[in-house]
Amino acid sequence: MVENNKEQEQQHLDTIIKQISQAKQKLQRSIQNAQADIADINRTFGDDVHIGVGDDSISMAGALSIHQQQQMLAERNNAWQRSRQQLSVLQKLEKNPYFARIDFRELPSGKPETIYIGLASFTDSQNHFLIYDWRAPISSIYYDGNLGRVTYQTPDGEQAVDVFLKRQFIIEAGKIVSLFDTQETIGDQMLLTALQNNASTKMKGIVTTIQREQNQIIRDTNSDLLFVQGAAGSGKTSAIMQRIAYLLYRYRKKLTSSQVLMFSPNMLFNDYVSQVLPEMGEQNMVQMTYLQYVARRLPQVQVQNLYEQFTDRQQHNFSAVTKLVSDLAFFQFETHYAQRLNSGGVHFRNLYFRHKVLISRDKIAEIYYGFGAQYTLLNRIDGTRDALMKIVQRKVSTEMRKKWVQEQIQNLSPEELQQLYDRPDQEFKNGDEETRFLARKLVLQAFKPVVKRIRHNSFINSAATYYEFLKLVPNLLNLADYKITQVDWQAYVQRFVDYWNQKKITLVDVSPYLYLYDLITGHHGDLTMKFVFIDEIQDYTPFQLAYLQYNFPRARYTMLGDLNQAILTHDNSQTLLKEITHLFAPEKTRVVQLTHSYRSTKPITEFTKNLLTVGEKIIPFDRQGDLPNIKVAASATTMFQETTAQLRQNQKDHYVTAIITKDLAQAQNLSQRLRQQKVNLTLIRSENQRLAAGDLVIPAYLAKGLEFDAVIMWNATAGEFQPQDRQLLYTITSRAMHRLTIVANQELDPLIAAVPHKLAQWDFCK
Ligand SMILES: Nc1ncnc2c1ncn2[C@@H]1O[C@H](COP(=O)(O)OP(=O)(O)OP(=O)(O)O)[C@@H](O)[C@H]1O
Repeated sequence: MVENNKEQEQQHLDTIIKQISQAKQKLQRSIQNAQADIADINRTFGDDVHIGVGDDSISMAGALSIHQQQQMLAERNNAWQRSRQQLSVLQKLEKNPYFARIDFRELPSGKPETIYIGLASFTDSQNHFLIYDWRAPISSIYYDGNLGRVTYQTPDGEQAVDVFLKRQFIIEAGKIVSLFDTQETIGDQMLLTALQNNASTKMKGIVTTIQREQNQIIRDTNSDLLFVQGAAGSGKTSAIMQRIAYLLYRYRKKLTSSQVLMFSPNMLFNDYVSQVLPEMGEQNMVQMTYLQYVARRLPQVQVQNLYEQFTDRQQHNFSAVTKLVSDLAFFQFETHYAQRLNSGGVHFRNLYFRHKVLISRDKIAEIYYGFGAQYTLLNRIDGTRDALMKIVQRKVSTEMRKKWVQEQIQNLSPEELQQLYDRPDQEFKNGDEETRFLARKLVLQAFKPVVKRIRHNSFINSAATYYEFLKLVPNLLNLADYKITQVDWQAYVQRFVDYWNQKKITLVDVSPYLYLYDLITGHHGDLTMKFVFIDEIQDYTPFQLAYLQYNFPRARYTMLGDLNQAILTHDNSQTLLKEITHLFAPEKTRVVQLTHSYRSTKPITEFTKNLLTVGEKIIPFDRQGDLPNIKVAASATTMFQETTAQLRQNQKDHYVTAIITKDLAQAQNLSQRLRQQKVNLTLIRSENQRLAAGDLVIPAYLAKGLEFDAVIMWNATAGEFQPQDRQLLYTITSRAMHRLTIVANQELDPLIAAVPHKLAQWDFCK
């Protein structure tokens, strides 16, 4: 029966591939034609286009033909681009046209229909759909329902259908390798096949096996905040990548990839996910890290990077203060504080011209605070800018009479003179008029940097303003409520000053610092951004999230995270969700919990979830594999030898290994030792690197969001990790897909030792 089906399906597949191939050839011809057209236009107009050399102007006929040519070229170019995109889609479809078939009948009285679902739509010459895009409304019945009555959303509302066949295909190079008829949403067999694959340096798409709970996330179009909490490996990142592809399809005339922004945990991760959208025929969204986002606004100052942030947290100096400054309450407090700035507290800088004070900071303060009490901060800054511009304008005529101007005029070369004139043949009544003209030009030119500083609000001394704010905090807030002493607070403020003097700022300070500046200047952020995605949300503070929302006020947010993996902000991770939901209307907020974990084999997931105490519910996917192996070595040398032996074993089994260390220092140290032993591994020491293929040594904070065939957790020795590092241990171990090894020297870390013994294979190595 199955064989029979397979034969019939192969015949159907062959006819579809034939049609795709014909469409491809047609498209190739039209691309060639478009190319020829473009060359033609260039040739035809080439001679006509005449740019006058003598008088430096463009002849009318020339201007017209340039315009015509540009227009025609743009049209042809667009057509050419579109065709090229279509061609790349067809090339993909030709190899693998679809992955599912659904037979159904529209209720109440439709006729039976059969549809095929693939990576993109494909129609015949009469516009009949031979393949439906996986994102088309009808395709959702493949992901959402079982057999029988299923509903799906159409542009005109809900439609019910009766589904009587769901068939899945694995097709390779135009041949059906296997097919399954399934009762459930997506048959486990297909998912198992997908999950057994080896890890790669680039994340793969999951359209053929999207799970029902993931589909809810992908197709959500109602929420302003979609908050997804999911265990390690539950497909959060996969789901957002598919969601972006879905949104680009669903809003295809209204949404471009430049209006979708993704904040990712580090740049290594950007590289990791960079292929998912292009493989689905879409362009990548804008991607950056929070650090990049804030650092861009402070080019003169060095914002603490991921590594410094991680080691800073480990030192734990200011945990109570950090908690306060990172809190949503502090964001609101700062918003409130800004009102006070209407009557004092903003500091200014002198405006200099030719190394002398042109407008003093006192004068600027006098202007700024000279406006009436009814002025808002925004009116105040606008008014101050106008007033400063007027002062500069008034200074032009006095400046024109200064000696330096006269000297410059006398020293002007003929070329420089030409550049100052409005026209080459400019005439003047007399020498005086010419001198006045030139003097004005020179002074205006010299004032340009001052004007720029005024326009950019550089006359505000934001560091001093922020410093005063910090100093006032103890008078306005009861620090004892936050378990902070005066001494702690002062030390914190002093650190800000010390850092600032070295042109540095911590990641904790940078958001409140920028926010205060934005409140003063009325900086509104980006109104065009429509969707903002934040991955690994647990590493953000509520303050940062509120600040992002302030910066992208019109966007809808998808936030994804695993509160069990908060390696940078674990103090407040559990309250994070509660705090974030305050930022959005409850009826526009949706919280989705992903409970199934797909990345790792069942034994690995069972083990890692036992590292957590208050873990969210985690259900392992039933994929078999070895128990995690814990090797407690008798000495540091043995630990190293066991590591290299395991590495070789993994290589033999065709598993790519990542050795994950607690921090960068250990990673560097280990990789050096390995190199001495001629073991070939890439050390990932910075997020600016690319993820190389092959075995790696990588510190934990850079392994976020990534996955590897095999993981060796290096040096899980008692005393290396702190009790608060539980989540870090979970992040490290949950990176493993197929094999997990943990090595320790003499005594194992107590958090790992507390996992039930039967969940691992224990070796004590001499
Ligand atoms: N529906 C699915 N079909 C096939 N593979 C899936 C599916 N969902 C998840 N996976 C696979 O599971 C692995 C983990 O997915 P992903 O990295 O998206 O999870 P995550 O929740 O972001 O994990 P973490 O929080 O640990 O970084 C990936 O290899 C992904 O391809």
